[in-house]
Amino acid sequence: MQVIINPHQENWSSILKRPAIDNSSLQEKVKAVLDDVKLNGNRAVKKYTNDFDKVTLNHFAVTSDEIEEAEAMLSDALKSAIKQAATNIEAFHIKQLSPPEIIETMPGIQCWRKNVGIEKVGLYIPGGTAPLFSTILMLAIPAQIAGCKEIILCSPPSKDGKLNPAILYAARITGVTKIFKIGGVQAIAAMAYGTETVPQVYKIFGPGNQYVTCAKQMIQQEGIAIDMPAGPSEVCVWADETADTDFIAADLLSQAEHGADSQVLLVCNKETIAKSVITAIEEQLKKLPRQNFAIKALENSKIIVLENTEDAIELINAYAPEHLIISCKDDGQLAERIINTGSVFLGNYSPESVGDYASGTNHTLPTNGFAKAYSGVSVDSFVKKITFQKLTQQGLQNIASTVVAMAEAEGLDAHANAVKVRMEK
Ligand SMILES: NC(=O)c1ccc[n+]([C@@H]2O[C@H](COP(=O)([O-])OP(=O)(O)OC[C@H]3O[C@@H](n4cnc5c(N)ncnc54)[C@H](O)[C@@H]3O)[C@@H](O)[C@H]2O)c1
Ligand SMILES: N[C@H](CO)Cc1c[nH]c[nH+]1
Ligand SMILES: [Zn+2]
Repeated sequence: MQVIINPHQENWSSILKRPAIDNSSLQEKVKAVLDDVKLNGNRAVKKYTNDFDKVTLNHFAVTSDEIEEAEAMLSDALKSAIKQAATNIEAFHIKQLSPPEIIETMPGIQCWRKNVGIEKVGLYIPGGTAPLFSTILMLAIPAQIAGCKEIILCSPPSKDGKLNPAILYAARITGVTKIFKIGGVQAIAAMAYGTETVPQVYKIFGPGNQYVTCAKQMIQQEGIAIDMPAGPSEVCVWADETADTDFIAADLLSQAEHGADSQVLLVCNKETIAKSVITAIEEQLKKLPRQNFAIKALENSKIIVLENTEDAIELINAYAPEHLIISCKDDGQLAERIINTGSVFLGNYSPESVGDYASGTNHTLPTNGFAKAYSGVSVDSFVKKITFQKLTQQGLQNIASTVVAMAEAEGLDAHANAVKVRMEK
């Protein structure tokens, strides 16, 4: 990890760059797959599953026998861990739905807003290098709470043509209605356009690698909604001398192990912290089975020493990390100053892994600086908010002159007339 000490502000944007992706050839590649699936349905899905996942499948839908078989294969300990996580995630998300409240804006004018679950949603569960079954809890639980009727799920098959049993178990307990063994761009295309077996959905959720993220952004241009661009995982740890450098190293490695394209950042106020974290990373890396991914990700990662707290706040807000861990003395006060991030973890005992799995918050979060404008997934992401109004005759009378004046000033006489005709009768 490169250590940069008190960088000048004019260099921040180049220091904070995410790992570069060659978007031009990526978009071409992704478009070819999207177009093929749109035109040829299952036949194209089969071809790309063969090409990219190295398995030939004639049927993509998971059967109920496969789900039962998967459940029997899981240990009781893992099943109860998944259930505990699901309970916490449900408890946190259920409070996000507020019942409709009728507001009387003027006498006789009542307005209200109702949440309606998006009828058909598609969940993408990454599985290229790790079966991220925890992501099912993060997506299907809020979808259920929102009242979505059809919740379909796609995830890449392994070379033996199966999905990880924990994926099937998590999907079953969270009410997913159909599961398909399809990954990558072909999965996004199948859910966006529909195929002979995969139903078309109205909104697609879930993180994924650069191909998946690019496909989601491209189908969005065709009118299918997406949650957000959630790409390679990232974490920023902000630490002072009260932090434990072994904990910092472990937190940085926890996201670096996701993939070579992940990025982690340490912002600290002393060079000694940087040195000690590097030593701890070297020690911990040796024991990690996914050290190859982590080593690559660390090559794209930085340690920035900033002695001035105001500078640190400004830099973190400019970077807009997916996750921010604040291991500083005044964590609560400092957290108040953070305006651009997906999710914040305060103090020495809040590792990001707990949010990834089980504390209750959602782990599908905006990466790549999108936290400047996007929020993470929540129940809100799965609902449309429909507004309603009902006016009495007196209510219309009370607002008539306002609407007529505005409509006439816009030169829209028919608008004005829709009010006048009622007043004159
Ligand atoms: N931001 C978040 O909330 C969040 C949450 C979890 C995971 N993630 C990220 O999701 C990503 C998961 O990536 P992954 O690769 O393990 O799984 P993935 O399921 O996203 O991608 C695997 C698929 O990519 C496709 N693919 C592979 N090589 C290809 C190629 N050369 N051309 C076209 N398609 C190709 C294949 O079809 C394969 O099925 C990681 O980067 C991780 O950091 C992000
Ligand atoms: N850290 C990921 C989000 O960036 C989520 C995840 C799933 N499993 C482990 N981690
Ligand atoms: Zn993670």
